[in-house]
Amino acid sequence: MAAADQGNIAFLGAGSMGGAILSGLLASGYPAASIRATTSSRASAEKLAADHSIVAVSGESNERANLDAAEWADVVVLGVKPYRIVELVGRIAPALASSGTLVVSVAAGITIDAIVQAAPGAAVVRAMPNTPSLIGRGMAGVAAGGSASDDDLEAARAILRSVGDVLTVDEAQMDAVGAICGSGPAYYFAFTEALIEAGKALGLSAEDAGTLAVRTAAGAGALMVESGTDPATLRSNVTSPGGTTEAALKHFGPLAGMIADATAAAVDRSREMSRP
Ligand SMILES: NC(=O)C1=CN([C@@H]2O[C@H](COP(=O)(O)OP(=O)(O)OC[C@H]3O[C@@H](n4cnc5c(N)ncnc54)[C@H](OP(=O)(O)O)[C@@H]3O)[C@@H](O)[C@H]2O)C=CC1
Ligand SMILES: O=C(O)[C@@H]1CCC=N1
Repeated sequence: MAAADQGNIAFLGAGSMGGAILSGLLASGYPAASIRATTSSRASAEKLAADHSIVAVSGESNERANLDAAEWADVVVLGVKPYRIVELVGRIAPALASSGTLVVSVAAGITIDAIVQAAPGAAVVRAMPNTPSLIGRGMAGVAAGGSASDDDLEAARAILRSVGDVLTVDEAQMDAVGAICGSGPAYYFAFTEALIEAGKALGLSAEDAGTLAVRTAAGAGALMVESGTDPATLRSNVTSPGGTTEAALKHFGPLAGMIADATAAAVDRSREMSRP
């Protein structure tokens, strides 16, 4: 579903995450003429322009690239690495001051306060999306800063809704949202990698193990979403008493603790990154 018209949207940084939202928005029908991107390198900008028929400019070829894009935009999506956010926002601050431009940051661990300090008065929505946004199956948490209006929050939600689902949370919960949904796809990919390796060790070809593991992940994910049945019940439906699944799941004893430790580490890292 294309986002209702949010005007001109500039992606400052369009790599794995910014690029996924940008591609997903275009695929949803958002007009290419209303989307621009900036990158660090000329090669990345040229590839974005060629792939998507959008204006994409690199800092390498034009040192005003970010400022020009921010001046053009109604919504600026900050898609650079967290450690670059404050400097970038400081540079585009003149384009944000009292212009009504909405800033949507997807950076892990960077607080709304840190962004507002770099651009006083800016309307900021902090978001934590994930890369399945690329195919319209994203999941994002969003939180609005004090200077963002209800309309600003709704505009950010509409952009992210066109590439997946959106949950509004308090900013204090954003580190946890990142640990579950921002990083989450990597956990499922890592699990699938391990399942493929296990399949190979059991004598399947790499190709067959890959097909079986990936399609099973896709089917299980879709079943969780589309059946409306909770994951515990779905697991139980697969697990015949005394059967093969039960024999396998007995070895998953430490999984819950492992996932709790892993997500706690992600939250700790996110909090560390929020310290100046
Ligand atoms: N990857 C993910 O799954 C998720 C990432 N995030 C957040 O998204 C943000 C980006 O991460 P990710 O997409 O993984 O990183 P990438 O390295 O893939 O992308 C970073 C992008 O920023 C560009 N860039 C670097 N410096 C500048 C600059 N000064 N001006 C304009 N563009 C610049 C890069 O250009 P070039 O290609 O030329 O280097 C690239 O397009 C991070 O803040 C991260 O926390 C949030 C949720 C999930
Ligand atoms: O690993 C990271 O820092 C980013 C944020 C969430 C997912 N990837």
